[in-house]
Amino acid sequence: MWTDLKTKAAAVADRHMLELFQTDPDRADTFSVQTGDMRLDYSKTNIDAETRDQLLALAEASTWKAKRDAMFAGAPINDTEGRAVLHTALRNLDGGAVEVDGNDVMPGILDTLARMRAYADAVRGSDVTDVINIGIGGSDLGPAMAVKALAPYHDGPRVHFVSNVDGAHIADTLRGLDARSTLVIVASKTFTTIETMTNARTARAWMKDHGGDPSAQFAALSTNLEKTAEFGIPPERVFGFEDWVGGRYSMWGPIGLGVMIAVGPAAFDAFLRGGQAMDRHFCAAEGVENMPLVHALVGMWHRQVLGHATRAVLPYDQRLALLPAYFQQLEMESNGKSVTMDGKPVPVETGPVVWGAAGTNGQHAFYQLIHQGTDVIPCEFMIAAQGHESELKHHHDLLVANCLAQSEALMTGRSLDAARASVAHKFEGAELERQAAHRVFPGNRPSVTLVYPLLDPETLGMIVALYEHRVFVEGVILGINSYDQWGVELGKELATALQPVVEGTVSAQDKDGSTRGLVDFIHRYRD
Ligand SMILES: O=P(O)(O)OC[C@H]1O[C@](O)(CO)[C@@H](O)[C@@H]1O
Repeated sequence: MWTDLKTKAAAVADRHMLELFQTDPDRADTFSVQTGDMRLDYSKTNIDAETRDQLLALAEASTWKAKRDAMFAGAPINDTEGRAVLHTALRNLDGGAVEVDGNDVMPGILDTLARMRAYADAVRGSDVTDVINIGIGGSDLGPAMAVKALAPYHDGPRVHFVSNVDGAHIADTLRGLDARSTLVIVASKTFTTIETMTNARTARAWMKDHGGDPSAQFAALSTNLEKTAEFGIPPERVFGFEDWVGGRYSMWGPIGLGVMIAVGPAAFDAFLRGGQAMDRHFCAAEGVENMPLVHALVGMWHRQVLGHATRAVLPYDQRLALLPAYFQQLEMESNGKSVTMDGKPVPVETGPVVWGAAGTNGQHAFYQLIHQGTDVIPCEFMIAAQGHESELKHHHDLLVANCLAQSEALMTGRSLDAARASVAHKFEGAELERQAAHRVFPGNRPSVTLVYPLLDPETLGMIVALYEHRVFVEGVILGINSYDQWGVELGKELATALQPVVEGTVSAQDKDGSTRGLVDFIHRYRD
């Protein structure tokens, strides 16, 4: 099937996507998919009806529907760790029972959610002015992204995020905070992550030294209740979850406590309902009507068939500035794999490099390469029909115009003739040719655009769940396990072994020449 798709790609390589609009006047509609008030337009790609059918057949052959149903039903689809994958249960607010090993997990989830709501309300009604979420990876990126995204709904205490083990991060965060009115949330699925535990201990010492009371002002979000107790956090301030929630999928549950404290339980519920709405759509919509499925297939056309190595996520929303980093972990930790479920090499490329930044800022930084560089970078634009700042409507109009202009420019480009015409009044002869060449835009560069009415909590929930399910479909088609992350382990082990070498208590002699040289250099410059 990959071969057929690659043959098709070669056959249409020289076709300009504008031709597709000429032959199909309804293309914008027939190559868009809608759920609720959200629309994903993928008409600005080189996918035609035949290609789309081929891609759908690829999905069908992967038995993605049966695998989707198995995931939602709590089967242990993360089979290198022997775990179910049930972040969807965290937002299954009024759905039915979900069983893992014959036990319904919903009562436990709803009970923890009720405890979170009561605790968040208590914190919001107290003298707490600042909350620090200490966590990293999935215990940081999601909540940090969501707190920023939902700023218009933020009516609780300030929420700060400390993730990096670099002492600068916690030092800069603590500076200026009042230890007596600060709550520290230690967010760690395992409660063993070295960065998080180091930062948590530093925060505890700071609180003690500055008149706070760590025994009352620390809460924990974790699956490891033994370790939270060892750290000294009493059970009433521990919000537990199960190992069938992957770190990068965890903000729907206790890891979202910082978000709930910021925006309140009602807005957090709306966020969960958005995720649940996308789940229901993903489970019910067929073929081209299914947004996560279509989004995955469009991405695979660009990555696995056309070979584009990266994908840019470009939200035209300042409040979604952290979304590219969040999607980076979601996509790259999930699908950055090289072997299939049975341990054999994957026959095609796996996950793309995901990167990006909020528009319009990116336009003034890296869009030059996107428009005129030698690599094609499929772009994923996102834009709300309206902003929250109704008094600044002219800003939003400009933002929308910029977003649409970029995808238009990528598609239409500018021919050599048009480039010549644009500078013909200034240059002539060879100089005209030289100047015109710099002003050519190849065009025919693909993008998709996600549009929605307003970035509210429900919409954010839909966006996140859309991308989660897209990653799932990609993983199923590739035949890989999207829910483990063995690739991060080696570095962790070596860092632990290197710590005493850096401290100078163990010699570097067993290390490779480069590492030895670097350690020597660093030692020369230490007190
Ligand atoms: O929540 P924890 O257990 O501290 O883990 C943090 C992050 O570390 C990772 O395991 C990667 O090292 C991520 O998957 C996870 O989100």
